[in-house]
Amino acid sequence: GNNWGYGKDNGPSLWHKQYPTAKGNRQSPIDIIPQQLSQDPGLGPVVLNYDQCTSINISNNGHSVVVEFDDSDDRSVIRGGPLDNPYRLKQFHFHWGGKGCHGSEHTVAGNSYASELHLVHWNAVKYKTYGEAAAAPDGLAVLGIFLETGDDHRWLHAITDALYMVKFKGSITDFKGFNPKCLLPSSLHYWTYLGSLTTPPLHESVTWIILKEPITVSERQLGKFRMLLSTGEEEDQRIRMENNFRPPQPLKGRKVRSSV
Ligand SMILES: NS(=O)(=O)c1ccc(S(=O)(=O)NCc2cccs2)s1
Ligand SMILES: [Zn+2]
Repeated sequence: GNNWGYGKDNGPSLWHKQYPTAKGNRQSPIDIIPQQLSQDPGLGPVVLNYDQCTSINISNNGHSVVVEFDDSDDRSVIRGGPLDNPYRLKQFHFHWGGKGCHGSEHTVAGNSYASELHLVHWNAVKYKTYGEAAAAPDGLAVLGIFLETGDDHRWLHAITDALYMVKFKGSITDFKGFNPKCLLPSSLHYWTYLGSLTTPPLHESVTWIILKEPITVSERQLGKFRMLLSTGEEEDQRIRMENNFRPPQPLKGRKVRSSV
């Protein structure tokens, strides 16, 4: 069923009833404790080949705002780092808080950021479809980027200016010519660990690559995300889309590695 959400009666603490994987051994997000990490010289740099990427649309799925890409060939991939294959960019989306409070999913030494951007990639070398990859232990690679508040982000405007077009759950509109390279911080130093999707179906199929350096966006820009609704145009009740983040999950003995 798809009635899960982030509210009191359908939120993360209840997801396990319908998605038992919620209590699995490689759940995400996690709290990253940098001083407990070993730097792994065997970990090379991650390489992002996004120059030929083709964005298609932007949509509101009731849980986040999603920009989808053409993933019919290897035109935009992430490779290197902990990955044995190139993984194709499929979509990116965000998680954020309520006014003034934090909304990232991963935390760093117990501290959360205002928001977190996820770029979702899948292993098209080993799997025929995204859905098949999303259920396989080495099927997905998600690049996580923290957002902190400060000055305006010059390129995020392209996204925040389109949000009014996808205010309601189920709305979708064209969104062509957007290259997410403009949302990357200057350093690609990262932490990596084996985890899961942070929303139902919570498949334990994600190699997480979390960039250490956050990007800066303004409170005004973040405020536009909070204008989005998790309810459809036809519904009487209007529920704002905010605090759409899952809290950190037990590490259960997993190793988190750090790029040098
Ligand atoms: N926050 S996150 O990056 O861990 C994601 C959560 C859900 C994502 S998805 O919509 O891309 N796939 C979800 C699937 C649907 C059907 C089979 S898998 S990505
Ligand atoms: Zn996400």
